[in-house]
Amino acid sequence: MSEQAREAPQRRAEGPLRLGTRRSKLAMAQSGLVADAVRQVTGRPVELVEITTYGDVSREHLAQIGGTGVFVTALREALLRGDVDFAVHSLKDLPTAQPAELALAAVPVREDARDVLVARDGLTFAQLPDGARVGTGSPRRMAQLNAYARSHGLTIETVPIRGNVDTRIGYVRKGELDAVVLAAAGLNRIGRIDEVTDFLSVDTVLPAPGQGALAIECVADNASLVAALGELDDPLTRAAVTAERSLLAALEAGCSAPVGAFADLLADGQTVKEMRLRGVVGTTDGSTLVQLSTTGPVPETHDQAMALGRELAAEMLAKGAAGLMGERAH
Ligand SMILES: NCc1[nH]cc(CCC(=O)O)c1CC(=O)O
Repeated sequence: MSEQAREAPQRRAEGPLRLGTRRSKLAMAQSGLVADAVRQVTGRPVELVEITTYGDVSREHLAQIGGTGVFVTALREALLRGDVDFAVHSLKDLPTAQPAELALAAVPVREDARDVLVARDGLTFAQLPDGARVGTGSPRRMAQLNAYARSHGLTIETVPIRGNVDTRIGYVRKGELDAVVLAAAGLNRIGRIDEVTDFLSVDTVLPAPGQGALAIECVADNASLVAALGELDDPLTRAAVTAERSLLAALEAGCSAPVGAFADLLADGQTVKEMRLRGVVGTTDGSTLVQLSTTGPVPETHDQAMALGRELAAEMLAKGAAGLMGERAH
């Protein structure tokens, strides 16, 4: 049997590429954007295949489910079974350990990485009244928002919520909460960015590692598909999120740990000089934060980006970061 004949049934070299996606409005929007881009670069039709993940059906709070990757596992299983050809994840939902059988074929240009506030009556964060009820179940957001409030002599009450974006904004519209905190990227992608009442600067609230970026994944041994999807890769976004995720991994923290990280480029005039990586770990009440940054040459390899994250993690651990993370795996 020729090489080609053996590969044909598995690889579906002809016909549409099947993109596995969750059903949520955000996932469908993200997959739709990537599907369009993949059609453009490959010239092949792309069809969306809907897949339900554990994160979509569980009634538990994410932090209680414990462990990372609840949104990701079902999509990965579909990839490994060959039910779909590629999948799109929110990079911040992706566990830091990359399975050898799967390739992170592309990290496209990052969207707005910031967290945002959707508050009643158009309020900014600084305008919230003392004792305001702010919806977020993320220990990272709780730690930084509580610290920010403290530094302004205020207290806020963070209220754990989950559910899709409609549900979360609904708590504000129904008057149950004064505000909720969400990722700008998600609101942008589903066309609801105009509901934001305050964009939280990364100087105030560091986003989750990888926030605002997408990950396009396929099986590692399909070299031609890895290469085709790789056309959508943005090397600088990849370097930034690799450094951020390396920090998270080196702190031995998961996606539900109170860790924020953001890498950006420092330019001197028109010339990009360095990459800066900032990181924060804190107690959820915001009483203690370890917040540090490091800069280095713009990483040109995966290993260089990983090294930047490890370097910052070592400095943060030396300043007591480990003692502030309640949810370490070990
Ligand atoms: N936690 C779930 C999740 N995963 C990715 C996004 C937004 C999109 C992104 O960050 O890329 C969201 C919603 C949110 O945090 O508001």
